[in-house]
Amino acid sequence: MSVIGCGYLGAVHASAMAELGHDVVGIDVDPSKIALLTNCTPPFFEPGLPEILTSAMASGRLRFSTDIADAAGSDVHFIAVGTPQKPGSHAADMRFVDAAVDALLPHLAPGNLVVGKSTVPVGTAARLADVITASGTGAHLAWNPEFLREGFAVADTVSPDRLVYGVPTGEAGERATALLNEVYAVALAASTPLVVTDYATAELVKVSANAFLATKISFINAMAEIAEVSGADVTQLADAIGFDARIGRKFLNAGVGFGGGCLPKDIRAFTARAEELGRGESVAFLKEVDAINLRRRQRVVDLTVEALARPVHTSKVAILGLSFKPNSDDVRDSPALDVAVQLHGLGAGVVATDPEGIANARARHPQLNYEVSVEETLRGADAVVLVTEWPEFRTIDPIWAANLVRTPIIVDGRNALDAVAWRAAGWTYYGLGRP
Ligand SMILES: NC(=O)C1=CN([C@@H]2O[C@H](COP(=O)(O)OP(=O)(O)OC[C@H]3O[C@@H](n4cnc5c(N)ncnc54)[C@H](O)[C@@H]3O)[C@@H](O)[C@H]2O)C=CC1
Ligand SMILES: O=C(O)[C@H]1O[C@H](OP(=O)(O)OP(=O)(O)OC[C@H]2O[C@@H](n3ccc(=O)[nH]c3=O)[C@H](O)[C@@H]2O)[C@H](O)[C@@H](O)[C@@H]1O
Repeated sequence: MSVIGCGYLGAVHASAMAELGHDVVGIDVDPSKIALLTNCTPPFFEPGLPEILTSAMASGRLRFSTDIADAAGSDVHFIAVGTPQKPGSHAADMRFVDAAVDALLPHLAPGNLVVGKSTVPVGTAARLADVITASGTGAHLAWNPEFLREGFAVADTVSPDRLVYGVPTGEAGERATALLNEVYAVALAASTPLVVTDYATAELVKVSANAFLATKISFINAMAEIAEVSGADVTQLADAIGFDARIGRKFLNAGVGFGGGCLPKDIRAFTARAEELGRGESVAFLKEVDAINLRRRQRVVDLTVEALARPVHTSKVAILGLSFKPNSDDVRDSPALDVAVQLHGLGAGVVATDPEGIANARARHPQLNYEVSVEETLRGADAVVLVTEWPEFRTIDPIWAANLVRTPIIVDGRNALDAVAWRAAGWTYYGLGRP
């Protein structure tokens, strides 16, 4: 099989499929990424990926190339290229998906299956199926959305919690299902739930799942806003409502909000597509979800400025966290990096640290000061802001930290610290949605 696009999704998918016994060629237009992968070095941080990449390369079942012609001979071709937000718009930028399919067409053979994995606006698969049919190659298209989480990408790929195939009707659909069943034989043998459906449903399953998760986070963050003006504690509230099995405690962590390469751009692209389809009002609430989410970043910035004992432009602010969540080096639309940049913009002397995210953050925002060590980050700080709840930060000893800073003020943007212990160590502690 071929996997076209070897980023956070494609590199893991290619490696995991090879580990599961398939012959895989991973293809990307970025020569530096392909050089690293060929050298068994993941171009990004993902726990477990170095091990499966190395083992799959050693098995001889995995190779990488910048030449799309190397996809020829594969019977299944996964499309895993990016679908970022279009510059100046909320819609998805489909340039990369379209370019990948166009480049692939000359290398397709009768019976081949092109499998879309990228997250796309509903209607894309039907459009691309027409392109493939018109090519006269005798190939077909399926849509097989991906639900992996960064930080757990390997486990989520090998043991997904469900599989969704969007397939055409008739014999082509039956053949597509049979091919995908071979690809996912190991997961299916482990009784992974499977939904076989049409293209539009498969595409919508993906964006609605991310929209639901984003809504859940913004719901609890809206409750945090109310808690802040009423003296309630949103973390206890989340525990209490989460005991209701219909609600569930997962994704009810209030804080600086969601970021990353998917949730923010996916809810915006969903809204834009619904508007194109004349149904903008059906998902208009997602604009509110987005607005609540962005307000939380502002809240962390405002809280920090208010908490400071001196004017912001004369203060040193230590930022703990840059990646959009722990166990990832991904800083795309990261709330943590956004907070750091905003505080820098207000004149604060920002010093930021992150176990994995510094290189990506520095590439985007070279104006910030970065420190590898937590100790140097904290030294002389007038306030500390925790914005990504890495275990390394959760377990900081507040007594040790109090001896490093100039003023013991902490803004816990993830409600991740033990407020009682930090206060006992002399800190002025601020959580989000907590008294
Ligand atoms: N990152 C994640 O956790 C998940 C991502 N997705 C979706 O998967 C897609 C890819 O996302 P990421 O891997 O995060 O993006 P990414 O930006 O890390 O990777 C995309 C890769 O595609 C390559 N590319 C672009 N045009 C190409 C072409 N014509 N031919 C070959 N390669 C090309 C780029 O060089 C890049 O390496 C997006 O639609 C995203 O929404 C879905 C589930 C999880
Ligand atoms: O389409 C995608 O790319 C993926 O998007 C998310 O995965 P991911 O972006 O890796 O990260 P999540 O674990 O969902 O976290 C997203 C953001 O929400 C934040 N979050 C999460 C949970 C919570 O309770 N509160 C909260 O603020 C995280 O800090 C992070 O910034 C989905 O969880 C995946 O199922 C999906 O495949």
